Amino acid sequence: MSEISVIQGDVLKTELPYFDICVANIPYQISSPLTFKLLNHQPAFRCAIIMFQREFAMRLVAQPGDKLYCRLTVNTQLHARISHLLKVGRNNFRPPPKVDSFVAVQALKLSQEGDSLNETNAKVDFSDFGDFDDDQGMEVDDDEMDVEDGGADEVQNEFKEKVLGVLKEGDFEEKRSSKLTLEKFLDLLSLFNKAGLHFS
Ligand SMILES: C[S@@+](CC[C@H](N)C(=O)[O-])C[C@H]1O[C@@H](n2cnc3c(N)ncnc32)[C@H](O)[C@@H]1O
Repeated sequence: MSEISVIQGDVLKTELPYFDICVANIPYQISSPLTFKLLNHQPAFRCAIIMFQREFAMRLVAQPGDKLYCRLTVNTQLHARISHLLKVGRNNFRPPPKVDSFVAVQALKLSQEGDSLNETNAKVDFSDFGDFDDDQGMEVDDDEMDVEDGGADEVQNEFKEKVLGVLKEGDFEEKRSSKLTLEKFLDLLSLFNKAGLHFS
């Protein structure tokens, strides 16, 4: 005999129990926070089947160099293998919404590749999960690292030198983040960690 527990509440605020499989038809405005919440959930789940707005779903499977390749793509693909199960056109709904949808599968990678991820602190970045449109901005110009008062602060300069040193060491100075593969991101993260720079 199977047992069913029903938990009523805001999925973003509710502490989720262990689960194996997630199947969800979600309001699209929680796509990013829910995805990151699921990917950071411990113990890890096995598989999630979720319907997303088409544009969001395309970002999840984008490849280096694609226009849609972004922070969301990298953070998600570091932890999960993602594929599109089926397209759900707007005309399947009455009244038709303005957007098309995709049902996507996220299968966690951790069992196969957990060791390589554990060597670095490649935790899913929660810092920009609100609106996935914002995830496009991956490139960081040198100027953005300057402090507002003209960059005179010694600590800031020291930090900047350290970051640039890491980029130089790994031959990343001229590389564009929008074209880096996951392996290259992990190499870079590993170099930052070795230099004592950790991200959470
Ligand atoms: C796209 S509808 C899907 C409804 C139903 N599950 C189905 O498949 O027909 C999304 C549902 O999620 C609910 N919802 C919205 N935000 C939520 C949140 N933060 N936590 C839990 N449920 C939420 C909405 O009230 C709505 O019923």
